[in-house]
Amino acid sequence: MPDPADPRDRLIVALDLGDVAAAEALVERIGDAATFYKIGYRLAYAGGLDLVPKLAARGLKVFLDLKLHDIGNTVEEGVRSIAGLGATFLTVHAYPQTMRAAVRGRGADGPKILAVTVLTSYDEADAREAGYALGVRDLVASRSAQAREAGIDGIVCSAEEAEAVRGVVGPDRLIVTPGIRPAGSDLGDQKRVMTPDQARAAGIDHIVVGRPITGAADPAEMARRIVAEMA
Ligand SMILES: O=C(O)c1cc(=O)[nH]c(=O)n1[C@@H]1O[C@H](COP(=O)(O)O)[C@@H](O)[C@H]1O
Repeated sequence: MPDPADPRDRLIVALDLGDVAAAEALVERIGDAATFYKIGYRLAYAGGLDLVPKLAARGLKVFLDLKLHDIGNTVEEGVRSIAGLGATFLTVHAYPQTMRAAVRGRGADGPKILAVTVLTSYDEADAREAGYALGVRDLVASRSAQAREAGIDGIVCSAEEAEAVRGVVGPDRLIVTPGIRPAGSDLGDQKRVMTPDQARAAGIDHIVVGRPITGAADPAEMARRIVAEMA
């Protein structure tokens, strides 16, 4: 479980790399500068699921970002299959059926389930293009309320919405925010973005940072800088 007393646990480093050996090498390089890693599509589909118990056995925390979304039975059984891997967090998309199924599949010892509300690469035009009648902020708020009703453990949103989401989900659910860029970093495809200190001030529990760390000349130094910025 994350340790609220360890400021490093606020940073989740996204291991968005194409092979397990490269990911393991990056974890070594980062050393004690980070304690929490995310394994998403790119690494998971390249054999990275095996890395979950390996990192967990070393006392590192793992966010397994599979963003599940399917019929309820498939989600529930899928979460049950994942539950024994030792991940701390697992993502699903914030659709009511999906969230209720994930909570059923999680059981007592499974990972905390995080619901991805509106991807941080979406702005208003992207949400309209995808067919949503609500604007991004309203959609995030409505999905956060549905997540609370479904018994979800935490919300993934942009730090721009963190304060509003806190008002909806209360103090006990987690708020985890990707779309984080230290000042001066390239935005890439992220559109709803904040700096680490802005996110912290907005009341987030954890930030997710990928390319600014994985692409840094010194990833450990960048991770330390980001953690210090949130102190
Ligand atoms: O669920 C996520 O982690 C996620 C949700 C979201 O809305 N936006 C988002 O960027 N992410 C993930 O967070 C990471 C962000 O990576 P960078 O943009 O490289 O910092 C990627 O692994 C994304 O898959």
